Amino acid sequence: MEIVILAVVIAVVALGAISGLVVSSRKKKQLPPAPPSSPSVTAPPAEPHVGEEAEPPSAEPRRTVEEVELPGAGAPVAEAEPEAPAAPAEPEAPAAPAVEVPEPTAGRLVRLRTRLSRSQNSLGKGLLTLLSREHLDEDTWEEIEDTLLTADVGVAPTQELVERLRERVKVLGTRTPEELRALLREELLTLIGTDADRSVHTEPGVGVNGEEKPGVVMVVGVNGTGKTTTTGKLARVLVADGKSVVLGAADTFRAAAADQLQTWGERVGARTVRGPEGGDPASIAFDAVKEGIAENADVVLIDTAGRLHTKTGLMDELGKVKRVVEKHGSVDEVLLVLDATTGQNGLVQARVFGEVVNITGIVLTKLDGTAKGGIVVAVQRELGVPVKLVGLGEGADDLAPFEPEAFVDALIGD
Ligand SMILES: Nc1nc2c(ncn2[C@@H]2O[C@H](COP(=O)(O)OP(=O)(O)OP(=O)(O)O)[C@@H](O)[C@H]2O)c(=O)[nH]1
Repeated sequence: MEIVILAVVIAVVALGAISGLVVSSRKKKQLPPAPPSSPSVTAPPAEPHVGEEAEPPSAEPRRTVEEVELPGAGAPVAEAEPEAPAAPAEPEAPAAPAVEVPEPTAGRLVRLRTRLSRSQNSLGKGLLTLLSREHLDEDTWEEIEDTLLTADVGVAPTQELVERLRERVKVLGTRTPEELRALLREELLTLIGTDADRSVHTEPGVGVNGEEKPGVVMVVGVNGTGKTTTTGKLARVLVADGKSVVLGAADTFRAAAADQLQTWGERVGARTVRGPEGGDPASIAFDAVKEGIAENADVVLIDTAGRLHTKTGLMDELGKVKRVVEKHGSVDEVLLVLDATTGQNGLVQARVFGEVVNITGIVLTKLDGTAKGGIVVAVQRELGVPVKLVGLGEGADDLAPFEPEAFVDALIGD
């Protein structure tokens, strides 16, 4: 009897073991969720990377962006995830894109004043030292003139300034350092101008069909001056001021430009409209404004490709981008980005760009890397258009509204 019971127990245990093995092997087979038949979805499931253009993305029709996920940043639109059939699905963290809150823009130039130290040393302090000499003879005045010219103030403004200084110093007689500083401050301010409208116009307007249209800003300039960076920084400035922004990546020449812009946008929650590499910039710009109107955005910022002012074909293309955008309504601001370190060269660029698209404001970038702060004066004279923003570094919040008083104070020191 016992033998029979033992035999039964062994049989039961053996059966159990066999069925257990089968189940676990089935489970193992289920584990890798075999990618189901979704052939054309290009987005890789977990961590796609920007710029992975290795294989052509299956000739998709041109789509407005937002699906390209960036390293380290979640995609702004969460539903774009293709995954579906995975079995017991763990509660996936929604990977909220950490949208940054940029610093307010008020007083930025004051905060960034030390970045102007190179200009400060050669222009402001240089002038003060020379003016403080006991005898202001011809040689000293020549040195003053040279200092201004070296700082790229330009010939005509330099002569004007020297003349006025000579006159006022004569009237002043003996000079204390405070008097000299005040005098120089006043004259530099006169040269730069304090009553120009330096605000970037982004007010909404009325579109061609009577609908509300976002403020439209185009950013133009030659290669490498900092257009994309400036567009990104400007988006932050606007977001900091409480505006919603759509970015148009109309720089289709430089492969990384759209990715770069999109990264800037994602950091502050701004959508980027982009097209295929080498695509038609005018149609991307057009789509960006269309998107801006559709989503009721406050401002659309359009980054354009860098182009040499000497290439007429490219300059014509820029004119076309603007005209096409204007089919929606007015372009409210055309910002010319000039690299302050290129000095007088920038003036020629300014002139030609001004002829093709009506420049309404100048952004002087890389002022942190040059002793030639005087270019502010020269370029305004050349174009008759005010400097509205200055770039003082590569940091995200290193773009400052241009304030003449703060600028001059930074140049000559307190
Ligand atoms: N130091 C400094 N660097 C800047 C400033 N603005 C832009 N840059 C740098 O200049 C370089 C070029 O900037 P981009 O924005 O890529 O220039 P871009 O005009 O869009 O270039 P293209 O599309 O090739 O014409 C980048 O390394 C920026 O970080 C600034 O104010 N100061």
